[in-house]
Amino acid sequence: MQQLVLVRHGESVWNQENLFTGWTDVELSPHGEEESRNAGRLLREKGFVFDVAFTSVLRRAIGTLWLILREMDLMWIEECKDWRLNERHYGALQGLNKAQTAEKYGEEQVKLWRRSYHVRPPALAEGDQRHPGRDLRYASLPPHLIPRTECLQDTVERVLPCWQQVIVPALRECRRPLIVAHGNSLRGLIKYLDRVSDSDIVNLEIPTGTPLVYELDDNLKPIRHYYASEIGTPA
Ligand SMILES: O=C(O)[C@H](O)COP(=O)(O)O
Repeated sequence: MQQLVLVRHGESVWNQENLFTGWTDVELSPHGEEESRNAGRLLREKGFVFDVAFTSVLRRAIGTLWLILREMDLMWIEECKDWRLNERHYGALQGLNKAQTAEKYGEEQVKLWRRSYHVRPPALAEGDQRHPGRDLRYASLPPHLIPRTECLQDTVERVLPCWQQVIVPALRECRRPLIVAHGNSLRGLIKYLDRVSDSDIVNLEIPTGTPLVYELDDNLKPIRHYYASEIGTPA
Protein backbone atom coordinates (compact mmCIF):
# COMPACT_ATOMS: atom_id res chain seq x y z
CA MET A 1 0.00 0.00 0.00
CA GLN A 2 1.26 3.47 -0.84
CA GLN A 3 0.14 6.86 0.33
CA LEU A 4 -0.30 9.99 -1.67
CA VAL A 5 -1.05 13.30 0.05
CA LEU A 6 -2.79 16.06 -1.89
CA VAL A 7 -3.07 19.64 -0.65
CA ARG A 8 -4.80 22.56 -2.34
CA HIS A 9 -2.79 25.74 -1.66
CA GLY A 10 -3.85 27.96 1.23
CA GLU A 11 -6.20 30.87 0.62
CA SER A 12 -4.74 33.42 -1.82
CA VAL A 13 -5.34 37.16 -1.82
CA TRP A 14 -7.56 36.70 -4.88
CA ASN A 15 -9.53 33.88 -3.20
CA GLN A 16 -10.12 36.36 -0.39
CA GLU A 17 -11.36 38.98 -2.86
CA ASN A 18 -13.45 36.39 -4.76
CA LEU A 19 -11.62 36.96 -8.07
CA PHE A 20 -11.13 34.41 -10.85
CA THR A 21 -7.43 33.57 -10.62
CA GLY A 22 -6.41 30.71 -12.91
CA TRP A 23 -2.81 31.24 -14.04
CA THR A 24 -2.50 34.69 -12.42
CA ASP A 25 0.42 34.42 -10.01
CA VAL A 26 -0.98 35.84 -6.76
CA GLU A 27 0.33 35.61 -3.21
CA LEU A 28 -1.12 33.68 -0.31
CA SER A 29 -3.20 35.80 2.07
CA PRO A 30 -2.09 35.92 5.73
CA HIS A 31 -4.92 33.45 6.42
CA GLY A 32 -3.62 31.20 3.60
CA GLU A 33 -0.13 31.26 5.13
CA GLU A 34 -1.63 30.25 8.46
CA GLU A 35 -3.62 27.45 6.79
CA SER A 36 -0.40 26.20 5.18
CA ARG A 37 1.55 26.22 8.45
CA ASN A 38 -1.35 24.40 10.14
CA ALA A 39 -1.34 21.79 7.36
CA GLY A 40 2.39 21.22 7.95
CA ARG A 41 1.92 20.93 11.71
CA LEU A 42 -0.96 18.51 11.27
CA LEU A 43 1.01 16.30 8.87
CA ARG A 44 3.97 16.27 11.26
CA GLU A 45 1.76 15.44 14.25
CA LYS A 46 0.11 12.60 12.33
CA GLY A 47 3.51 11.10 11.55
CA PHE A 48 3.71 11.81 7.79
CA VAL A 49 7.11 11.95 6.12
CA PHE A 50 7.70 12.86 2.45
CA ASP A 51 10.78 12.43 0.33
CA VAL A 52 9.64 14.22 -2.82
CA ALA A 53 7.21 17.08 -3.43
CA PHE A 54 5.37 18.13 -6.59
CA THR A 55 3.86 21.52 -7.13
CA SER A 56 2.92 24.00 -9.86
CA VAL A 57 4.89 27.00 -11.05
CA LEU A 58 2.53 29.40 -9.24
CA ARG A 59 3.59 31.07 -6.01
CA ARG A 60 0.46 30.32 -3.99
CA ALA A 61 1.15 26.58 -4.38
CA ILE A 62 4.95 26.86 -4.04
CA GLY A 63 4.52 29.09 -0.97
CA THR A 64 2.11 26.62 0.60
CA LEU A 65 4.54 23.77 -0.06
CA TRP A 66 7.43 25.69 1.52
CA LEU A 67 5.42 26.57 4.63
CA ILE A 68 4.34 22.93 5.00
CA LEU A 69 7.91 21.63 4.57
CA ARG A 70 9.27 24.22 7.03
CA GLU A 71 6.79 23.08 9.69
CA MET A 72 7.73 19.46 9.01
CA ASP A 73 11.48 20.15 9.02
CA LEU A 74 11.59 18.70 5.50
CA MET A 75 12.81 21.69 3.49
CA TRP A 76 15.66 19.58 2.17
CA ILE A 77 13.55 17.09 0.18
CA GLU A 78 13.47 17.09 -3.61
CA GLU A 79 10.94 19.48 -5.16
CA CYS A 80 9.58 19.23 -8.66
CA LYS A 81 7.73 22.26 -10.08
CA ASP A 82 5.64 21.41 -13.11
CA TRP A 83 3.39 23.85 -15.03
CA ARG A 84 1.02 20.96 -15.69
CA LEU A 85 -0.08 21.12 -12.03
CA ASN A 86 -1.14 24.78 -12.47
CA GLU A 87 -4.69 25.89 -11.80
CA ARG A 88 -7.09 25.56 -14.72
CA HIS A 89 -6.58 28.58 -17.01
CA TYR A 90 -9.63 30.80 -16.50
CA GLY A 91 -9.30 32.68 -19.80
CA ALA A 92 -10.71 36.19 -20.01
CA LEU A 93 -12.43 35.73 -16.63
CA GLN A 94 -9.08 36.03 -14.83
CA GLY A 95 -9.16 39.10 -12.59
CA LEU A 96 -12.98 39.45 -12.63
CA ASN A 97 -15.04 39.22 -9.46
CA LYS A 98 -17.01 35.94 -9.33
CA ALA A 99 -20.16 37.46 -7.80
CA GLN A 100 -20.21 40.40 -10.22
CA THR A 101 -19.67 38.03 -13.16
CA ALA A 102 -22.66 35.98 -11.96
CA GLU A 103 -24.77 39.17 -11.78
CA LYS A 104 -23.75 40.06 -15.34
CA TYR A 105 -24.00 36.66 -17.06
CA GLY A 106 -26.31 34.77 -14.66
CA GLU A 107 -25.57 32.11 -12.00
CA GLU A 108 -26.14 29.24 -14.43
CA GLN A 109 -23.60 30.47 -16.98
CA VAL A 110 -20.99 31.11 -14.29
CA LYS A 111 -21.61 27.67 -12.79
CA LEU A 112 -20.97 26.15 -16.23
CA TRP A 113 -17.74 28.12 -16.58
CA ARG A 114 -16.62 27.18 -13.08
CA ARG A 115 -17.68 23.58 -12.73
CA SER A 116 -18.71 21.91 -15.98
CA TYR A 117 -16.29 19.43 -17.48
CA HIS A 118 -16.53 20.60 -21.09
CA VAL A 119 -17.45 24.31 -21.16
CA ARG A 120 -14.53 26.71 -21.58
CA PRO A 121 -14.64 30.29 -20.27
CA PRO A 122 -14.11 32.97 -22.97
CA ALA A 123 -10.50 32.85 -24.18
CA LEU A 124 -7.87 35.56 -23.73
CA ALA A 125 -7.14 37.42 -26.98
CA GLU A 126 -3.77 36.52 -28.57
CA GLY A 127 -2.45 40.01 -27.84
CA ASP A 128 -3.75 40.16 -24.24
CA GLN A 129 -1.18 41.30 -21.65
CA ARG A 130 -2.22 38.31 -19.52
CA HIS A 131 -1.35 35.77 -22.27
CA PRO A 132 0.93 33.14 -20.63
CA GLY A 133 3.10 33.14 -23.78
CA ARG A 134 4.47 36.49 -22.51
CA ASP A 135 5.58 34.89 -19.23
CA LEU A 136 9.18 33.67 -18.96
CA ARG A 137 8.21 30.59 -17.01
CA TYR A 138 6.37 29.16 -20.03
CA ALA A 139 9.01 30.23 -22.57
CA SER A 140 10.22 26.70 -23.26
CA LEU A 141 6.72 25.33 -23.99
CA PRO A 142 5.60 24.74 -27.56
CA PRO A 143 2.95 27.40 -28.34
CA HIS A 144 0.16 24.83 -28.90
CA LEU A 145 0.46 23.74 -25.26
CA ILE A 146 0.04 27.26 -23.86
CA PRO A 147 -3.65 27.80 -23.06
CA ARG A 148 -5.69 30.98 -23.46
CA THR A 149 -8.57 29.29 -21.61
CA GLU A 150 -9.34 25.80 -20.35
CA CYS A 151 -12.31 23.67 -19.36
CA LEU A 152 -11.67 21.01 -16.72
CA GLN A 153 -11.21 18.40 -19.46
CA ASP A 154 -8.34 20.45 -20.92
CA THR A 155 -6.78 20.63 -17.46
CA VAL A 156 -7.10 16.86 -17.02
CA GLU A 157 -5.38 16.36 -20.38
CA ARG A 158 -2.23 18.09 -19.11
CA VAL A 159 -2.39 16.89 -15.47
CA LEU A 160 -2.50 13.21 -16.47
CA PRO A 161 0.78 13.23 -18.45
CA CYS A 162 2.38 14.84 -15.39
CA TRP A 163 0.89 12.11 -13.21
CA GLN A 164 2.11 9.35 -15.56
CA GLN A 165 5.52 10.79 -16.36
CA VAL A 166 6.73 12.14 -13.02
CA ILE A 167 4.48 11.17 -10.09
CA VAL A 168 3.82 7.51 -10.97
CA PRO A 169 7.57 6.79 -11.41
CA ALA A 170 8.19 8.27 -7.94
CA LEU A 171 5.48 6.04 -6.46
CA ARG A 172 6.91 3.02 -8.31
CA GLU A 173 10.25 3.73 -6.63
CA CYS A 174 8.38 3.61 -3.29
CA ARG A 175 9.00 7.27 -2.67
CA ARG A 176 6.54 9.20 -0.50
CA PRO A 177 5.18 12.13 -2.50
CA LEU A 178 3.38 15.27 -1.40
CA ILE A 179 1.44 17.13 -4.10
CA VAL A 180 0.55 20.78 -3.48
CA ALA A 181 -1.55 22.11 -6.33
CA HIS A 182 -4.83 23.90 -7.09
CA GLY A 183 -8.58 23.40 -6.81
CA ASN A 184 -9.07 22.37 -10.42
CA SER A 185 -5.81 20.55 -11.14
CA LEU A 186 -6.55 18.42 -8.06
CA ARG A 187 -10.19 17.95 -9.11
CA GLY A 188 -8.83 16.66 -12.41
CA LEU A 189 -6.44 14.24 -10.75
CA ILE A 190 -9.10 13.00 -8.33
CA LYS A 191 -11.55 12.57 -11.22
CA TYR A 192 -9.05 10.22 -12.83
CA LEU A 193 -8.06 8.35 -9.64
CA ASP A 194 -11.63 7.84 -8.38
CA ARG A 195 -13.17 7.48 -11.86
CA VAL A 196 -15.63 10.27 -11.15
CA SER A 197 -18.08 10.81 -14.03
CA ASP A 198 -18.11 14.00 -16.10
CA SER A 199 -21.42 14.96 -14.48
CA ASP A 200 -20.52 14.11 -10.86
CA ILE A 201 -17.25 16.06 -10.95
CA VAL A 202 -19.39 19.22 -10.92
CA ASN A 203 -20.08 18.60 -7.23
CA LEU A 204 -16.51 18.01 -6.05
CA GLU A 205 -15.09 20.93 -4.05
CA ILE A 206 -11.62 20.86 -2.47
CA PRO A 207 -10.98 23.06 0.58
CA THR A 208 -7.80 25.17 0.79
CA GLY A 209 -4.87 24.01 2.97
CA THR A 210 -6.48 20.71 3.99
CA PRO A 211 -4.31 17.59 3.45
CA LEU A 212 -6.19 14.77 1.73
CA VAL A 213 -4.67 11.30 1.98
CA TYR A 214 -5.07 8.63 -0.70
CA GLU A 215 -4.14 5.01 0.01
CA LEU A 216 -3.21 3.26 -3.24
CA ASP A 217 -2.87 -0.44 -4.04
CA ASP A 218 0.06 -1.97 -5.95
CA ASN A 219 -1.51 -0.88 -9.24
CA LEU A 220 -1.81 2.65 -7.83
CA LYS A 221 -5.60 2.38 -7.71
CA PRO A 222 -7.22 4.12 -4.74
CA ILE A 223 -8.24 1.88 -1.82
CA ARG A 224 -9.67 4.75 0.24
CA HIS A 225 -9.16 8.39 0.99
CA TYR A 226 -9.66 10.67 4.00
CA TYR A 227 -8.53 14.00 5.38
CA ALA A 228 -5.37 13.82 7.51
CA SER A 229 -7.32 15.61 10.28
CA GLU A 230 -9.55 12.50 10.58
CA ILE A 231 -6.65 10.18 11.56
CA GLY A 232 -6.15 9.27 15.22
CA THR A 233 -2.81 10.55 16.57
CA PRO A 234 -0.21 7.71 16.69
CA ALA A 235 0.50 6.41 20.21
O1 LIG B 1 -8.65 30.07 -10.14
C1 LIG B 1 -9.46 30.36 -9.25
O2 LIG B 1 -10.20 31.37 -9.30
C2 LIG B 1 -9.58 29.46 -8.03
O3 LIG B 1 -8.36 29.06 -7.59
C3 LIG B 1 -10.46 28.28 -8.30
O4 LIG B 1 -11.64 28.82 -8.62
P1 LIG B 1 -13.04 28.05 -8.80
O5 LIG B 1 -13.40 27.46 -7.48
O6 LIG B 1 -13.95 29.18 -9.23
O7 LIG B 1 -12.84 27.06 -9.90
